[in-house]
Amino acid sequence: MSDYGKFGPLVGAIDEGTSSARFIIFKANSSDVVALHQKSLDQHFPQEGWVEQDPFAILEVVTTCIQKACEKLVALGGRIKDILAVGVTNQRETTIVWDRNTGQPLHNAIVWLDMRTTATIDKLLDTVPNKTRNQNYLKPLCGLPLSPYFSAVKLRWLIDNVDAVKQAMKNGTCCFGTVDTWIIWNLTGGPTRGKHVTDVSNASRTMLMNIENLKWDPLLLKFFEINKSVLPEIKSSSEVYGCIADGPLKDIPISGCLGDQQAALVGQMCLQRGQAKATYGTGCFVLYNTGDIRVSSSRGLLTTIAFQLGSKNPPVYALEGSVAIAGAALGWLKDNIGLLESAKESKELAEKASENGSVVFVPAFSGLYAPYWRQDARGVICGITEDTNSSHIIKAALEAVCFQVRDILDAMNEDCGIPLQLLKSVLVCWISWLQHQLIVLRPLHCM
Ligand SMILES: Nc1ncnc2c1ncn2[C@@H]1O[C@H](COP(=O)(O)OP(=O)(O)O)[C@@H](O)[C@H]1O
Ligand SMILES: O=P(O)(O)OC[C@H](O)CO
Repeated sequence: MSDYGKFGPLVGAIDEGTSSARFIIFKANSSDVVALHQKSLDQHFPQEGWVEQDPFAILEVVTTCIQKACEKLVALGGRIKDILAVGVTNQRETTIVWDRNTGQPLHNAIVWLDMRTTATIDKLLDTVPNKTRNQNYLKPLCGLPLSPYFSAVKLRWLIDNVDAVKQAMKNGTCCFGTVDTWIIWNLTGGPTRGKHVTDVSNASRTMLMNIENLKWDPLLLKFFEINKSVLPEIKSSSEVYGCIADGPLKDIPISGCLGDQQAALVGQMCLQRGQAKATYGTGCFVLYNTGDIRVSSSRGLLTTIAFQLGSKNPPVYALEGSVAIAGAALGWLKDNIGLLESAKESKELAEKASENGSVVFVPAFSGLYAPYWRQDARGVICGITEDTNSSHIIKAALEAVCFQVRDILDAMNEDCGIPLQLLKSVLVCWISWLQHQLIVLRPLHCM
């Protein structure tokens, strides 16, 4: 007789993204979803170019999703005790600082899209040896260019500008974490016994981890003047970090942690060198599994850790093309301009656009990421004539996502020397027809 209830053994996945969080309960060893709950998460824009989230609101959406998905599981006749383990995946780079004694955040989370550190980057570029102001100076160590995107620059800004952070640094009570770290620390007990950890994939987005030895790097810490004592312990992506301290999942181990884009690579089974995926959410991210090779891009792509499945296994690397604004362009047309009532209706409305429109939309709200890395770029809509209507603008927003992905695929093909053979996409329905037009024209197998 099986020891399990009607669904057999189960696993839970916390997915905390920029726009929403989900908790999904899967049948173990399969992609069958038994129960799921999703809740949206607000962003705040206190000044032009600033993007913040409330760390407690991040926790609240996660715990609500856990609670509701567990209720759905029970309503279906399933048993919470059959959930054997929980994994965490998260929006990357978003930076949170808190007091380890009280658990109180010392500032709102600075979201990956935030551009407030443009001046910090400028100052840091002045410190690059030989006055070269080379944006790629640290790339051999961490795989990343100097950009407001990454956590170290956001942490530097917090230390320089927020009194509570300065004080906690002095008192030795300041904790830094990306969203995975904040969630795991809180779920495993917070101030009393929370585990202050991150995984290699998230750590590889801070600009503080050496991507060869997977340790916090003294030269990087010195460059950003960051004290190692505030940083979490770096773990592999698959091991038990601790057990959940409270709530419906009490005592269940957290045994997996991956940045959301790396998790999508694993979820799409791109486990072999040469396989790639594109995932569309707030942004869009193409990751290409390069196996044990750290490909150094000359075309603006990032070298990043894809995953490390257990502390005894070597890491797998990826080349990444990051697009900051994908679904967020539709969100902007809905919330700021009022052209859409929901992002969902964009496909139908875009299909109404007559062929003779030539509107171009560059949604560079947070500068342009790969392959350009222009923090000074800003959004533009052009090609408007008296025939232009809302459908043309919506269509141009969808096309903008595809053109950005196309730029990245071209850069990847040039960097890798061989055309990409397999690209798996997590497609929201809206993008598939455009992706077909713009990408399938090339020798790519899109799934
Ligand atoms: N059907 C759709 N068509 C177009 N855009 C969509 C659709 N559904 C969601 N979006 C956009 O995708 C983003 C949300 O996707 P989600 O997977 O929740 O993102 P994240 O993982 O970044 O939290 C929002 O920016 C929203 O505007
Ligand atoms: O919120 P998403 O799904 O667009 O992902 C955000 C990325 O992890 C940022 O690097």
